Amino acid sequence: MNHLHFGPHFERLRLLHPVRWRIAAGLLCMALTVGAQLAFPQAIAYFIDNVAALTRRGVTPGMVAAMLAFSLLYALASAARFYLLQSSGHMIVMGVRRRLFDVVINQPIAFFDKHHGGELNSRLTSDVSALHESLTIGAANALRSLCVFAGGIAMLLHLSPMLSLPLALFIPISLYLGKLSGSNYRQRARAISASLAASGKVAQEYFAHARLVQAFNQQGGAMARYAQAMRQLLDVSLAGTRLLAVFQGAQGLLAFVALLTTLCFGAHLIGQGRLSVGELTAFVIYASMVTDTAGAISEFWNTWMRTMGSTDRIFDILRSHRPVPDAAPQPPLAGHIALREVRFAYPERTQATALDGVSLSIRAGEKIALVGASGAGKSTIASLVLGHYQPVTGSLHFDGIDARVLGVAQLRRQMAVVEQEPALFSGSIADNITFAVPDRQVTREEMLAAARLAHAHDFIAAFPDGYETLVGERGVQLSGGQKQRIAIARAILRAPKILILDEATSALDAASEQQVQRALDTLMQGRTTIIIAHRFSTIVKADRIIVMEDGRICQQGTHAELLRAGGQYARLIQQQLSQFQQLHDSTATL
Ligand SMILES: Nc1ncnc2c1ncn2[C@@H]1O[C@H](COP(=O)(O)OP(=O)(O)OP(=O)(O)O)[C@@H](O)[C@H]1O
Repeated sequence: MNHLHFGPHFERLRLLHPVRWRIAAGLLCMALTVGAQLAFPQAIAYFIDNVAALTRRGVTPGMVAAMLAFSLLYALASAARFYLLQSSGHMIVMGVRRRLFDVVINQPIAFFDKHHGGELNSRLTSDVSALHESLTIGAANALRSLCVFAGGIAMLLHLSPMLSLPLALFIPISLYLGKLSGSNYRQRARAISASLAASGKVAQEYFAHARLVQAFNQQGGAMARYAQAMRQLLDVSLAGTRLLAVFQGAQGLLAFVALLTTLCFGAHLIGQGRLSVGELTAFVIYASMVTDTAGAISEFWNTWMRTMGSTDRIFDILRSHRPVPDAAPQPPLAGHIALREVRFAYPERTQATALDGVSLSIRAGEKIALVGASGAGKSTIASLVLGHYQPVTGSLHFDGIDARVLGVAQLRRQMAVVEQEPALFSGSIADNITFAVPDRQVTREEMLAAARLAHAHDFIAAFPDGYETLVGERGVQLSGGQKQRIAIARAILRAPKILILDEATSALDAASEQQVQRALDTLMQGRTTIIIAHRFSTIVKADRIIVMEDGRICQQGTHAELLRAGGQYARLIQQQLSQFQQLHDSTATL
């Protein structure tokens, strides 16, 4: 019984701490109800053994009043117990969900490479629900059972130690059976929760890409994959249920045999004049209470083990949270960035080098364009600058200070990113623009100014609800160019020193393109900008072009310098130009 063995149990029980007083009050009410429950068979025994005297005297108003008061108290205590313990469970579960969300949303990006949204959502919902079930109904019932069990045994011994002997044999067997099936069940519960998460992932993926599924007429294929995930879930669930069924049957058999033995032995004791009929009645009621509660305690053990199994992963995640100490505050950055001999491989693909000794110095206010074939490492550089991953070797410096000294939170406060396909959250356009500045109140004038600079004001104002127009999943659908301009307004409002632009590969129509370009030009003014560039127009305008190949910088310079030098850049431009030429020729022949 070492610490390691009990650790996981205590870890879960510690969750009760914030609601300890509520639970204490609930337990007090429970003690009252258990006391009443235990007194009841004694009252029956008294009635049976004194039935002649009671019939003679009749029931007095005092007795009726006492019985009524007792019943009322019992009812009140039961209701209070139920409410106090159940509400404690709800509060604990809410707390766990909040903590889990907080820990997950603060995880390094590598965590999200490994865990998908559907799986994490399943942890938050179904796994935490298991905790709810066992911490509310389960724990309260188990505790009540435990009290009735202990009280019942005391009463049995008090009534007839002799008659208690056969029960002393059955009860340990029943408890042992419970422990055995509980430990097995824990393993299965882990498998059930993993299958549930896997099927959740399948469903979420297909729902999220419903347009693509329907466009390729793949509903049948999607259904087949989901059905396969469900079959796996059913298999593991049924295996668990079979185990419980065997256990329940064995428990029932044991309880019956115990009761029959008690009755036979009890009748024998009455014959010898060592027990009254009332006492045997009370004894049988106590015995059935004890066997029932022994069953309930074992059953709770199963539920608890299931909870342990399905919440193992929750606690793995919660334990993985290592609070990062706040870095010492530094004056605002000027915006100089330096990568020194950076080598990097993604944690999920440690064998493949994504950056292979990259050294790069970007002056404050300089605009650099990263170009190169797909997979060359352009986005990886942006991810490292944003602090999503740490270099395996080498280092990153901002204004000459090591990024590790500055800390990601401090660095990111001075950065903004405009993604290739900007994500909008469910909410109003105003919410989406001010999303990037959560730590202070943004005035409406500031927001309007940012939207104007981003050339987004006119189209937003044209909506009947203006800035209050709802976007996101249930809201108005916006075009790619409109989303980009909202994202640009968001970045302008943040007033960053460093800007990361992931240029959209898909072309917008000429008018939108021009508006987005003008918005970007405003955004980039006076800011160190790293552009993951795809368009010729952007590349040509950059102060410096960095050409990447297989995780290395193979060339750098201005457009003119690189063209003169020939090599990789000249080839890339040649490719773009020949594509453009083909397009031009085919339009000319139309
Ligand atoms: N999250 C990730 N996990 C594992 N490997 C990754 C991840 N992201 C990118 N890679 C790999 O790292 C290498 C560099 O990818 P990166 O995204 O930086 O290329 P890129 O130049 O930005 O390409 P593109 O222009 O297509 O976006 C590629 O081999 C890619 O497969």
